[in-house]
Amino acid sequence: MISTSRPPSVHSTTTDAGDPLSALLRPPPSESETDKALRLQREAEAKKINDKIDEEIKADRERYKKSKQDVKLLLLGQAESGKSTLQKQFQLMYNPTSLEEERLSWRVVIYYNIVRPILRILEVLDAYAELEDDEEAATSLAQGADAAPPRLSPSPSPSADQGLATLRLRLSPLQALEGSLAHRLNGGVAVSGSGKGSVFVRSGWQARAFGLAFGKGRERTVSARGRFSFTGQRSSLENGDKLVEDTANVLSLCKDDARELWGHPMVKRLRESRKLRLEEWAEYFLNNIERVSSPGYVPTIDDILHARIQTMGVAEHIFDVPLHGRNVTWHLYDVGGARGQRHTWVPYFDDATAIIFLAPVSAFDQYLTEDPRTNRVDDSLQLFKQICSNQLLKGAHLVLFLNKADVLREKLERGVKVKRYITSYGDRPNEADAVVSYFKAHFAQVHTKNNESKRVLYTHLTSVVDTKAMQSIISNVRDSIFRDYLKSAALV
Ligand SMILES: Nc1nc2c(ncn2[C@@H]2O[C@H](COP(=O)(O)OP(=O)(O)OP(=O)(O)O)[C@@H](O)[C@H]2O)c(=O)[nH]1
Ligand SMILES: [Mg+2]
Repeated sequence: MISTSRPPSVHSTTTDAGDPLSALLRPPPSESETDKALRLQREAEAKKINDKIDEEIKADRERYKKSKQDVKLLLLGQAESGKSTLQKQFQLMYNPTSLEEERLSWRVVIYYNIVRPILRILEVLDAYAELEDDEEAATSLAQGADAAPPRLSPSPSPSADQGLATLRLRLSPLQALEGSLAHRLNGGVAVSGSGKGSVFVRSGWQARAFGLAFGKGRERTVSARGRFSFTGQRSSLENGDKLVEDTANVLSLCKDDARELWGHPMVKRLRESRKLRLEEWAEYFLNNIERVSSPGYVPTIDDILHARIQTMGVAEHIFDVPLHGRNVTWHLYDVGGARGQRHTWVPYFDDATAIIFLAPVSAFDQYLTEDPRTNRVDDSLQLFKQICSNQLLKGAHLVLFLNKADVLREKLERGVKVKRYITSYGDRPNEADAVVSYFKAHFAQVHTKNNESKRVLYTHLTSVVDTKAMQSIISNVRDSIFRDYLKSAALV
């Protein structure tokens, strides 16, 4: 609590002859009737302002008192771990109409998510066309720095080469759109270390990007320093946005070529040999290219859950969660997980009720975009250690999501070997259950070694894009957070 002092009210009727302030405020003895009327009017206005300030202070105090009873939930984890996707699942559960209203506005992200991998495939194909000239460059472009280069035979035949050249030509209009879509999404802000082709947004991007007016809403973009820089309601977009409509038109014209490229034997071979690696969202949208590129496309909820856009700073989402017949306000903080974003988390630590830490277990064969020498699972473990041992967070309820279980299963089925990337994995079976147990044991060990306050760690194996499974996991997490919440309320 802070104590404040304000000047005494000008309406004061105290007449202490010895008080210099009272003497100053007293009307002059020669005051005319007109002057008196003016003075009284001024005093009445000043009183009105004064009363309003008093009311605001009272309301602020009430809000502060009430917000101390709110649940504050932080979603933490490295970039691409699934925090924003989990936030969408919370939104679906506790404020479903708002996600429904946003459907059209996600087109720009999804179009970017589809245009970018098509161009990436073309880049990799280009590099292989020059394979004989410069094999090394092609290998590093296709794989990033992390995988050993299995040999690939060149194009199957001259006619296949010819076919690819035609596809490349037909798909070239997408090139001009990529930059415009990225510019639209990140509002012209370039973030260093965001990786090739990444775009960052802060929440409320739909409205900022399209210059829409805002109504009242329950979402705030929170800047790195200040807590609220913006309050707005995510709104559905007008249909008339030119860039989005242009992209829709170009995509619908290129649809068959894009589908042909995606199914091309050369592309299949590059994927099988892992010389071409695409992220899970790119594969999802390319597998749905027919639907997504059709005229009049409106994203489904599943599409929105698969859409990828990096979070910048911290976004606060507010919703009510019922508890024994009353509503408790939850503040969910969705943070940017890239290394350059992590310093923005700290101001939210001191009053956090709970943390959900997301660690993507599928990422054993991936490296950080911000630091290509660091394995992603290793980064998750290091980050988890920092979170477990942070003094400001020691009272927070702790939940761990071992996420992207579906992607892990699919990778292992394709024959990707864990021990090739995590040498300590040794000769354990290359199967999902064994891999999950291995990673789970490592996270549990980090927790045990950094658990001064003896708090419990609640662990779930998740695929946060799976809405049905997430509904029951979120209910379970909500109940365990509320159990701790009620216990601590009883102690106050
Ligand atoms: N298949 C699958 N995709 C997932 C899963 N979790 C997240 N994704 C996808 O992975 C991508 C990244 O997820 P985000 O939720 O944007 O990641 P984030 O943690 O918010 O990342 P930053 O904002 O950069 O910190 C999105 O395209 C998601 O749809 C999962 O369990 N399974
Ligand atoms: Mg995010």
